[in-house]
Amino acid sequence: MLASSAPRSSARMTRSLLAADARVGPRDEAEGMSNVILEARGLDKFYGRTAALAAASLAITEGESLAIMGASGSGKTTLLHCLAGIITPDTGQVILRTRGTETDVAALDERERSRLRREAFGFVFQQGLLIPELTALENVAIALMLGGMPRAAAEGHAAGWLAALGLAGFEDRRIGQLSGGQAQRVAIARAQVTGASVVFADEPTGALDSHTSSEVMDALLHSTTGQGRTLVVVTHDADVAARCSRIVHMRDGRIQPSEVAA
Ligand SMILES: Nc1ncnc2c1ncn2[C@@H]1O[C@H](COP(=O)(O)OP(=O)(O)OP(=O)(O)O)[C@@H](O)[C@H]1O
Repeated sequence: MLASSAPRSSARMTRSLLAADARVGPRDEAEGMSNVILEARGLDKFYGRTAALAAASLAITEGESLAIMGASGSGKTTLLHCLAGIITPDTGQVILRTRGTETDVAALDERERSRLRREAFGFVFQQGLLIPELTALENVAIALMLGGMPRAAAEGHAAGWLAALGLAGFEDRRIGQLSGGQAQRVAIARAQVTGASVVFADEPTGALDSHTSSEVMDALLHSTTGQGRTLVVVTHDADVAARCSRIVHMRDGRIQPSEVAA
């Protein structure tokens, strides 16, 4: 249900992203790593003299749910933002592998990264991505309308996603009229309605009590890895991390040695 309700435009998008400077190599370079969908290779990121990332490397397998944990300031959000093309590292590559092609996300210009974020990636944050003045249905549909889909079709897809996330009957509620858990399920629908291959979540349950947090993780996992998509979660919550198929720990801007990608 979820898989069929989302238009899969990432192949078209990826083809159009294959500008010469972003193309890092043919498929056979990825021999033995064919199921790695996203990879950070030696990322450095400085803010002034602060090294937020220091040679951070990580390989993410298609269909896995990966939790990134670590102390405050260890670089979790910076790594997530680099992987998702929100910011670019000072050095290193972020390799996205889809349908036989490789793209270095870090080498794309802002316009191309923006399109990548819109069409291939989805985002669920603790708060802030939903528009309070709009209804639940409009918040989800707008993601499709921004990509050019007519309103009626967009609302049809959006209604399907809300129903799949247990929100049938809540379509016309504004965000402020929903509970925290319901609002996060709207955010989960919005993150994926455009056909995201990889969903990034930064403290997706940070504002929720433990029962609601568990329900939101159920919805997040079911709608992502449960449908073959990939989920990357930054969290301080050990219970949230334990729900994921793999946990990596960051310290001082790098993935802890035991977790460094082979
Ligand atoms: N935009 C920025 N400007 C300046 N310094 C930044 C910026 N973003 C991050 N930093 C610094 O980079 C380091 C890593 O920050 P980051 O937010 O990635 O850590 P984090 O592990 O996600 O922390 P938290 O768990 O507290 O969210 C910190 O020292 C932080 O202060």
